[in-house]
Amino acid sequence: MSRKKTPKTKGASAPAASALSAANGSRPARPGTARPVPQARPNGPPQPGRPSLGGGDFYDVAFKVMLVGDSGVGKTCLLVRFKDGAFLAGTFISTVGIDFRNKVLDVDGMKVKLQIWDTAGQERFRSVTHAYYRDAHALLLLYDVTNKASFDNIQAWLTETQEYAQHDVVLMLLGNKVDSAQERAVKREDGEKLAKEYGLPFMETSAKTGLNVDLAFTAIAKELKQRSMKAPSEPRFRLHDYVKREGRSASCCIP
Ligand SMILES: Nc1nc2c(ncn2[C@@H]2O[C@H](COP(=O)(O)OP(=O)(O)OP(=O)(O)O)[C@@H](O)[C@H]2O)c(=O)[nH]1
Ligand SMILES: [Mg+2]
Repeated sequence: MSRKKTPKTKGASAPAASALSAANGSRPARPGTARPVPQARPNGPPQPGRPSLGGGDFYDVAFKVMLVGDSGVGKTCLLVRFKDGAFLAGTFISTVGIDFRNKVLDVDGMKVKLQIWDTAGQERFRSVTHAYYRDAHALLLLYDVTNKASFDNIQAWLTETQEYAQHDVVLMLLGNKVDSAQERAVKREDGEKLAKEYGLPFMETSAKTGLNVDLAFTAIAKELKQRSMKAPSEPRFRLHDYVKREGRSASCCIP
């Protein structure tokens, strides 16, 4: 994943998407290089997949998901946790431009490929990332519960979303780093309040422990899959209810 060494600064970047490639699971040829926007395609219809044979990167349907939020909130770590089940501890290496990872999930018997775009939170890459919003089917808005500025900036990220993303994009608010209980600067209730104000599903996560990470992406995959089906045979999936029901609180999982 394209990363560049940058000294860690909290809340340093207040804020002011793509045809899915054929199911080859590849990543950008030159990591760290912002790719030109692939042939743009509206986010409406999901990309039909290669026949699902049950293995590798085959899928039935594919969607693009974007991670956005201030630099340092944990976007890259969240993605790495979801994709590889590992935590990137140690020196903070800030993402340069934009990068992506693919993951195929089994959602109620259907193979759903998420192409997850990890954006740079730093202001200087903003013009690069803007170009990707319009093809995103879903956006995960992240703040860091130990960094109040990153929470305050969520409103500005929402403004960006309204400006650059499709009107029907699926949104979710995530408060990351809940494992750092001692350093918490944003109360869970404040996250819930903001989410309610904007009608967003909300969870607190930890890329470090994995709390609610799979759940966040699975919930998005379920919602997108349901939306893509013309006449769903299953009962309507309710993203807010699912996240509320399945989300675990940080206190539940402290060893
Ligand atoms: N304790 C804790 N630290 C985390 C967590 N997630 C990320 N970090 C740390 O926070 C720092 C920033 O994480 P990144 O994932 O690189 O942040 P980012 O949002 O991708 O930052 P940019 O690429 O600059 O936009 C790193 O030092 C991580 O180890 C978490 O859940 N808990
Ligand atoms: Mg990053």
